[in-house]
Amino acid sequence: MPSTAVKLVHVAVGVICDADQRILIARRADHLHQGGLWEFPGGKVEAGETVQEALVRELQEELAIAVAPEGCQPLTEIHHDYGDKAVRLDVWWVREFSGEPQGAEGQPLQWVAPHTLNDYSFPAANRAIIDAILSA
Ligand SMILES: Nc1nc2c([nH]c(=O)n2[C@H]2C[C@H](O)[C@@H](COP(=O)(O)OP(=O)(O)OP(=O)(O)O)O2)c(=O)[nH]1
Ligand SMILES: [Mg+2]
Repeated sequence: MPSTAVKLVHVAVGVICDADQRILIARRADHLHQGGLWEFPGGKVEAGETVQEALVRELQEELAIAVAPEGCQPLTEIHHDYGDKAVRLDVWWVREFSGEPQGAEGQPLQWVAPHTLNDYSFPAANRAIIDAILSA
């Protein structure tokens, strides 16, 4: 059956901020959608999960840190159509967590000052996330 509908993916995204106000970014593996670019850690919301539950689970899986759902605050929501895939990015501040983030899936991590975020290559949807961070 012909269809022009693209898959819509709901993603929980964490802007993780440390005590020095630096932000954690991770490099997406080359084989993934938007691979090779930097991202804010996170992943798809699964059926039956709240966005906060997905965020806590993804940050545990990807970074091996423990985040309490109540330690996260909403930052912004971005809708973006990549053509092959449309995403709804539910973006949250994460300022309280325990453990030191590690690239649990082998992904490079970097702590960066907010004003240097524009020096890194991100997926197109992240333009609006970075704007929201810089105007917060
Ligand atoms: N995590 C994350 N995803 C982003 C960002 N910007 C952006 O366009 N995306 C897109 C890329 C992907 O199409 C989608 C996230 O999917 P994902 O591959 O990270 O999902 P996931 O962690 O659940 O991975 P998997 O279970 O499919 O392996 O959102 C971002 O800053 N962080
Ligand atoms: Mg992910």
